[in-house]
Amino acid sequence: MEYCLEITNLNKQYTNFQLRDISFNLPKGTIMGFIGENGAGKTTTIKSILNLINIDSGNIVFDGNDITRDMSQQQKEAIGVVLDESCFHEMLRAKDIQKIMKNMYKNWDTTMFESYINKFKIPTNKTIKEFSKGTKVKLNLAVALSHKPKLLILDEATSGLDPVIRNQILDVFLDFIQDEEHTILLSSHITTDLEKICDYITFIHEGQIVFSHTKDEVLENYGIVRCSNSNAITYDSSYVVSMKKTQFNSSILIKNKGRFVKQYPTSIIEPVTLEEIMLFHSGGGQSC
Ligand SMILES: Nc1ncnc2c1ncn2[C@@H]1O[C@H](COP(=O)(O)OP(=O)(O)OP(=O)(O)O)[C@@H](O)[C@H]1O
Repeated sequence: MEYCLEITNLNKQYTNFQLRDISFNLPKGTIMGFIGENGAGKTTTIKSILNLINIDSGNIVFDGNDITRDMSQQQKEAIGVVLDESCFHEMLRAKDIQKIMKNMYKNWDTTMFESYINKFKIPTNKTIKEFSKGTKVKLNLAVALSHKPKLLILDEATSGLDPVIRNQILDVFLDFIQDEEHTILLSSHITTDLEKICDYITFIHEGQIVFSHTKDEVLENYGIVRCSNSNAITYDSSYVVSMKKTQFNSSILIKNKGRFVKQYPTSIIEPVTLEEIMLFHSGGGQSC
């Protein structure tokens, strides 16, 4: 398999937080959802990839080349970035941005930018200050796509947008990866969006990777067992990720669902969503 991004043993220490041995690989031509609760370390990981912060140790390879701590201009241009805040001066208009970007990026595609401006209905005569949040995100996305990156990285870019705009943007992501040279890393709290479009899911919790697998593997591997509290304690603890108890009943997030079913054939296992996996891991249940 060819990888767009390979991250190995990335470490970064802040006073009250540590990214610990972050490792995951992002296959070319796919979309990876990067999930985790607030403060889990998603932005710190993304900033490390983009060389926006100094890491303590680890290795980052983009498109076969080591970019740990240093990136060429060509490599920077091959990564499109959309953050949750606008990075442009509020008094600029879309047409001003077009002029600036044309000089900044070798591969800037004027026609592509104009087609996104039309598609996203971005006003050309208004300043960014007058844009809604959704329009600002769409402008950032139009810019990121118009310098023709190989990798698009989005950090919580679609949070706070309504479902109509989010769906429109998800369609653009799906179009983008039609070309198998294009890849997306997408951090988002909106796990239902990720379930719709992602091929891979990487889950970070308290600065460590819990898993990085295909979405189908994740949804196949986990399940929720609902049972009485007395039954709950009979299950082999190696399956139990986390448990929520009421006075009489328990809900248990279990892993290795295939083996669990063989060992406990009469148990009823409900399918799980990415949101439930996150909630159970992130304190929504009692960890086991
Ligand atoms: N420059 C910094 N100095 C010290 N601590 C920092 C710094 N930047 C981030 N942190 C801490 O690192 C932790 C992880 O933050 P990060 O922004 O990576 O999380 P996140 O998963 O992106 O969260 P969110 O979903 O809220 O954006 C947090 O506890 C944050 O306070």
